[in-house]
Amino acid sequence: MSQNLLAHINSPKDLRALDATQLEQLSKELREFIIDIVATKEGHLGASLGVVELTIALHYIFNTPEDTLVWDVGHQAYGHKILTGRRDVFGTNRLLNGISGFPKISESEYDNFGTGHSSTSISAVLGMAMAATLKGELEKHHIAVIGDASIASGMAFEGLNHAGVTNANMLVILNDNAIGIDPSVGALKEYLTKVKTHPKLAEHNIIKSLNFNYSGPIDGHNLPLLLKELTRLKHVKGPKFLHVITTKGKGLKQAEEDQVTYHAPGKFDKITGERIKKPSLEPTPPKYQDVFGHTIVELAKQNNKIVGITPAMPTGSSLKYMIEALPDRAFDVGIAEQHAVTLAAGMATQGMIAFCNIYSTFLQRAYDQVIHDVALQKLPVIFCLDRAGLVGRDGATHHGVFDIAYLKCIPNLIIFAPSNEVELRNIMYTAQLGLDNPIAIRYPRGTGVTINWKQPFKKITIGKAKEIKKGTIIAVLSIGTIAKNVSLALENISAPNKVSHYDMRFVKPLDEQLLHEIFKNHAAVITVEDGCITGGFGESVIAFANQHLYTQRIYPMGIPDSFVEHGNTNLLQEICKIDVSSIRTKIEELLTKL
Ligand SMILES: Cc1ncc(C[n+]2csc(CCOP(=O)(O)OP(=O)(O)O)c2C)c(N)n1
Ligand SMILES: CC(=O)[C@@H](O)[C@H](O)COP(=O)(O)O
Ligand SMILES: [Mg+2]
Repeated sequence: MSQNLLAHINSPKDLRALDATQLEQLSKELREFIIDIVATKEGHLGASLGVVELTIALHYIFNTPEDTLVWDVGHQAYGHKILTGRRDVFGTNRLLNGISGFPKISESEYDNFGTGHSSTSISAVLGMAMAATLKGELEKHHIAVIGDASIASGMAFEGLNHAGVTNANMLVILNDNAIGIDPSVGALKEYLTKVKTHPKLAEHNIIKSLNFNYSGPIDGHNLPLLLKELTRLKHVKGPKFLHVITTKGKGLKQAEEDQVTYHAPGKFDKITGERIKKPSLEPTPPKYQDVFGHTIVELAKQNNKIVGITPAMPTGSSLKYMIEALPDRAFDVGIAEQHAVTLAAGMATQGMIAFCNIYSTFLQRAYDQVIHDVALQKLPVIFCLDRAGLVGRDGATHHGVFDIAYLKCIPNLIIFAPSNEVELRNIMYTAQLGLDNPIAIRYPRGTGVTINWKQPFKKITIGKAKEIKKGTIIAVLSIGTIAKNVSLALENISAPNKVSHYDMRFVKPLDEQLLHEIFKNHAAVITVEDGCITGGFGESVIAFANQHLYTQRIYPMGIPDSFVEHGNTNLLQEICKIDVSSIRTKIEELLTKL
C-alpha cells in the first residue's frame, strides 16, 4: 500500500487538514508503518496497533498540543509519536540516542507528560486541568487515555475520586481491550466484560457515581463513531469519561490471536507476522526470571506454605509457571504493587511464606508498604526484585538502579544479589526454610551464565560473602551479576596475582568479618555494582571503612547520579563505566599507582 497520506503528515495540523473520509485510509497506513518498523527494530506492538483509530481521532478533533493529551504507561503512543513530527526518526525508537519508547516532555511539545509506569495519567491530567482553571484558560481540554489494566490500579482510582468533585475540564478515555500484558484480572475487569454484552449495565456504574459524565461503551475502531463522540464531548464541561472497546494487536492476525506474546514480540516478519527466533545450536543459560519461575514451583511443591504474588507481571516474572501448576497458591493481583506488598505481609502474619515478585522499578511505588507493613513488623516476606540494574531499551523509566539505595536504609531488611542462577535458586531455597527477617533478592533482566543451573539446593549463610579470586594488592568487591564483568575484566589483567575478587552477595548485612580481612590485606578497594552509586553498595563499604578507621582509597563503580537513557544494555554499561573494559582500565590504572 502506498503511504500517500501519512508521508505528508508532519504534525497534527496536517492531519486536521484532511477530510474526515480520508482518515480510514490514514489509519491503514499508520498501522502498516508501525508494523514495518517494529518488525525489525522491536518494541511494544499490540498496544499501539489497538489505538490507531483513537490516536487519529484525538489529534483530529482536539487542538493538540494546546489541548493536553496524556497516554497512560505510554507504550501505546507509537502512532501519536509518528503523527506528531517523529515519523522520520521512528526507526530510532528505543535505540541509544534515538527517540524514547515512551512519551517524554523533553522529546516533543506533544508529549504533555512523561509516562512509563502505569496509572499516572488521570492525576496528571487533573493537575493540568485544575491549573488551566486557575490560569483562566477555560477553553482548554485535557485528555487521559488509560487501559483497562491500568485503571484498576489504586493511583487511578485516587485520581478519579478527586476529579469527581472538581469542575475540571478533563476527559478520561478508558481504552478497554480486556488485557494488560497478561489477561486483566479482578472484579472491575469482570464488570467491564459484562458491560460489553449488557450495555444497560452501564446506566448505573461506578464512574457515574464518581460524578463523571459517562458515555460508552463504543467501538474504538469505528472512526466515524469516535469522531462524533469526541466532538460531542468537546462541548461538555467538567469531568467526562468515555469507555472505548478496542482489540489489542488490531490489524496483525498473530498479534490479535496471541496478545500476550505480541505485547512486545521482538523481531517478526512484517508480512506473515511470524516471530523471528534466533537459531541456537548450543544450549544457552536460562533467563533469571525463568530460574525464579521454575524454582518457586519446585519449592512450593515441597513446602505447602509457599505462595507467589505478582502485580500484573505473570509472564514477565515467570510466576506464570506457578499460576499454571499451583493456581490456588499463586496470585496475579493486577497493577497493584502497594496491594501486592501488603497482601504478602498479611499472608506472612498467618505463617505463609510469601514470595512477592515485583520488578525493581515498580517496587518504587510500594515503598511505604515495604517499610510500614513489612520491615517495621519484621514480617519475613521474600521480595524477588526482577529487572534490577539496567534494563536496556525501556530506558530511564524502567531501569532498576535505585533499589539498593532505597532499600538499604530500611531496618530489618536483608538484601541479597545473586551473582548467578545457582545463587538465585539457593537463596530462594534458604529464604523459604524460614527467616526471621524480610529479604529482598535482586536480579537482572535477561539470561544468566550457567547452563546447568538446576543443581541440588544448598543453604546460604545469611551475611556470608564469597571469595572468587585471591590477590595481594587490590580487592574488587562486586554485588550481584555484575560479577561477570569483573571476572572477564580479570581474565586479561597485567598482574593477575595482585588482584582479588569477592562476590559480596549481601548488601545487608555486610560480611564484616570478610571486610576486615580485605582491608587488612589490600592497598586499595574497588566496588562494582549495577545500581546507583549514590547511596549504593559502595557507599556501605566506604561507611564500614570509615567506621573502622581503614584509610585505603575506595573506588566505587556504579550508575552515576543521573537518569540513564534507553539503549542496548551493553552500551549503557559502557556509558556508566561498569562494562568489562572500564573495570579493567580502572584496575590497570590502580596497579600502576600502587
Ligand atoms: C506501575 C506499573 N506496573 C506495571 C507496569 C508494567 N506494565 C506495562 S503495560 C502493562 C499493562 C497495561 O495494560 P492496559 O492498561 O490494559 O494497557 P494495554 O497494554 O492493554 O493497552 C503493565 C502491567 C507498569 N508499566 N507500571
Ligand atoms: C510498558 C512496560 O512497562 C512493560 O511492557 C515493560 O516494557 C516490560 O518489560 P520487560 O520486557 O522487561 O518485561
Ligand atoms: Mg488493556
